Amino acid sequence: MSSAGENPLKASSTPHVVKEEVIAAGKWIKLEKTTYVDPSGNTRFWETAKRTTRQANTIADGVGIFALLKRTLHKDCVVMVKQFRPPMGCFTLEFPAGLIDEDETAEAAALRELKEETGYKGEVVGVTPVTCLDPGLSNCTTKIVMVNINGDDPENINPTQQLGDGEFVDVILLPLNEFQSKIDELLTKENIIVDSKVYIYAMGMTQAFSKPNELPVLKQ
Ligand SMILES: Nc1nc(=O)[nH]c2c1ncn2[C@H]1C[C@H](O)[C@@H](COP(=O)(O)OP(=O)(O)O)O1
Repeated sequence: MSSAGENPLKASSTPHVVKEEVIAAGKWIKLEKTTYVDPSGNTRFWETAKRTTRQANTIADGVGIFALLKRTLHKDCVVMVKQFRPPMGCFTLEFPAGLIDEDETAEAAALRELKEETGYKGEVVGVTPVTCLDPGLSNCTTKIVMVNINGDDPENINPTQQLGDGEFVDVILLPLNEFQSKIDELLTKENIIVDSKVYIYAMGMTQAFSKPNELPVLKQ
């Protein structure tokens, strides 16, 4: 971040973007120089990454899918995907995810991506508001769609992925009630990076499962 025309006497103002100039563009990503006014009224610049795929009336760039596989006589499992991510240079552990197609709802995109990446047919049970992914870097947004999978449905007994050219996705099922410890086990065994959304969810589940009735104690 750099400042242009800093003036300590300026009155505070509503921060806003003034100008966006493309510095470099590829097929999928572009880099922009964003000129904006900060809360002190000073004009500043920011380097911003954007997806080129965003549609004019888009809801969000993509969806992440929290998919819970429910089967008789089995623990409920979270459906996870492991794949080599070129920007990271390593494998990652993520919720299934993908970009929303033109004129597609987040819910429809979630069910389509879940089927493609994992082979499972799901049912939407909830959806988050639009959420940002890395706002210091990019304007990228996602909606997380909660999906239940009936694992007893014959369609879900032997799920078959529908992967496109260049897509290589391993499906990993992790029991919900041991979500964090199973992730930790995977991380110690393999050179793999976990998505922050996944890990914070896992920490939340640990709290919910292990300390539901703990009373808050005032620290001395
Ligand atoms: N930043 C990207 N660079 C690429 O070279 N290709 C990219 C980028 N982002 C998406 N894609 C390609 C890869 C797939 O062919 C399509 C669709 O990806 P999708 O499955 O919707 O999303 P991810 O799961 O996040 O890859 O776009």
